[in-house]
Amino acid sequence: MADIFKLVALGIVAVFAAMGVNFARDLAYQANALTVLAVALGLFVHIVRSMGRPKPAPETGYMDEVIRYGVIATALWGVVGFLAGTYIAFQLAFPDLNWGLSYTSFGRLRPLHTSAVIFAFGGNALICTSFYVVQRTCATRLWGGNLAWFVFWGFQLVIVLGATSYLLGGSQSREYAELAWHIDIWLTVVWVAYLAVFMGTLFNRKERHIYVANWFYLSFIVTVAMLHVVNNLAWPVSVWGSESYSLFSGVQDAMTQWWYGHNAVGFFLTAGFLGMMYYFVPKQAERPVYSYKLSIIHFWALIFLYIWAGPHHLHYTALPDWAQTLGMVFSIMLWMPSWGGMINGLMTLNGAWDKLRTDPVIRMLVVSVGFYGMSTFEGPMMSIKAVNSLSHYTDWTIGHVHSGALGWNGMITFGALYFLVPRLWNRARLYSLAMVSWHFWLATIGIVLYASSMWVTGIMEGLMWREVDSQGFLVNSFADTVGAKFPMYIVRGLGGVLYLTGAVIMCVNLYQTIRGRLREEREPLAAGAVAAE
Ligand code: HEM
Ligand code: HEM
Ligand SMILES: [Cu+2]
Repeated sequence: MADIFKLVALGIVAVFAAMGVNFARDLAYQANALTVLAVALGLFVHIVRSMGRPKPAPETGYMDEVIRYGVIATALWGVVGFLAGTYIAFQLAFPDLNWGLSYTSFGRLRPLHTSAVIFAFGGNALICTSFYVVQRTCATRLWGGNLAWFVFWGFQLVIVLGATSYLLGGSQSREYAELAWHIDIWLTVVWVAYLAVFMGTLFNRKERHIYVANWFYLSFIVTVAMLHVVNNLAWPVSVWGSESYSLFSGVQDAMTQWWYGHNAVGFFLTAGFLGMMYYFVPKQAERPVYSYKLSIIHFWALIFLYIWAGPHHLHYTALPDWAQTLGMVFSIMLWMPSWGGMINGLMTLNGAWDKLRTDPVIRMLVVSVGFYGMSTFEGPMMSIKAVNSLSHYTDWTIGHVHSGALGWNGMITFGALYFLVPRLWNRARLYSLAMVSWHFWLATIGIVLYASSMWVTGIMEGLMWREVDSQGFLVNSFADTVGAKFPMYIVRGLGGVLYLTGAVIMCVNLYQTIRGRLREEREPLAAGAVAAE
């Protein structure tokens, strides 16, 4: 019976998608409609063919297959996103790489990069690790049967629709929320399903206590739902086109955008990843969390303070002065709960510091937490209006972003993947720890090149823009600053190449691990062995 309903629903979707292909007002929408049509027809045929066949007995135990898919998706999207990042980094140094085509222009590849790394790489990492963690810490199977599969595939569809749309010129021009209105609606459906799976599993838990990692994951899922819906309130120009108009205007629109943008950092790139930290760092170090009390205090302080700090993105704009000051003050206060998290992560290694020498996976996790501490010191400092008057609009911001993104989000995800793959595929250990070491050093040097080159260009261009002669005239033209940055843009690009190379090495290592290969190494089992769970 359920199959009939599914077929009817898919049939309706297919008809609408076919109409979309026909009536589309823009190429991006047409490509999206075509994709949806193909997916709906594919699923339709799949269901028809499997009808009447005996259904396999429902599985019990942890639901791990969807997590295996998530791990693979994370690694692959990571490489795609880093490749796009490296490419646009070289575009900024060599504009010829735009090829004179709209499809390959910086303006379209940049949102492709940001969405690929934040949502495809980071999002898949968060979804698959949260599914892993919530089952283990609640001692129960994921709630909702195949709903977890719907979340996984639904999210991949969002990514594919978004990527094709950006390349073909569909964008609503809101940073980190470029998705056109129709993809936003689909993402909302997927996200509500994600919330249902997570909450359902929490309700079914066999443990009385809800482990702190789940609090962080839950706050991430709930807040992102709220941010996404409010920031994307918009009225489409036509149901058959990508274009829409925001319900907000002027400075309210800007504030809504940065309330979203800042809290996307706070809840997507921070709270969710702290959930990851609170599970994988203690597990890999085989030590309890340093202070459970601290974890609870900094959780509540963090989620309370983050929400107010958005105006630091709008210093010296038309936003009322009091709101800018409010954003600044809350940002400075944010330093404390952020470092609460860092201290808790680092101090969990108390008594296990020697592992830094022997276990490259722990090294990755520790460096990640270190970068988290660094970027959450830099951020509050950049929120101070006097500092921001220098840093804003410069590459300093870009450097800040990437020490958080490459250092904290990237490294902790790599650590989690190295932890998960041998366990999910029942392997004794990773294929090669030496390759993890290589990945670690390539990524770390890559980040250092990226961050330091951006500090140099950022502060340099900020100072050059300010420089006035004795008559009060500006000394430098904008083009002067662009020219002066050229050598550092090469350094940043090389940093990207190193970071990308490390990620490719990781993919090879994970692939060989999945195939069950073990590389002969001098001290193979010292650290990477999977402890009996
Ligand atoms: C190989 C690694 C990477 C390279 C080479 C790279 C390069 C770049 C470049 C060139 C830009 C545009 C900067 C500009 O407009 O001046 C950019 C923007 C951005 N990237 Fe990356 N990226 C990398 C990895 C990542 C990762 C892993 C993340 C997140 C998890 C990330 C998040 C962002 C964000 C949020 C922006 C927009 C920054 C802003 O508007 O202030 N990137 N990246
Ligand atoms: C206490 C924590 C933090 C504070 C107070 C903070 C503050 C700031 C400030 C003041 C800016 C510059 C705004 C501007 O001049 O336009 C900024 C930009 C940014 N930060 Fe942070 N930051 C923090 C942590 C982080 C972390 C951990 C990450 C990444 C994982 C991150 C990602 C970003 C991004 C993506 C932007 C660029 C936004 C854009 O213009 O596109 N921040 N942050
Ligand atoms: Cu912010």
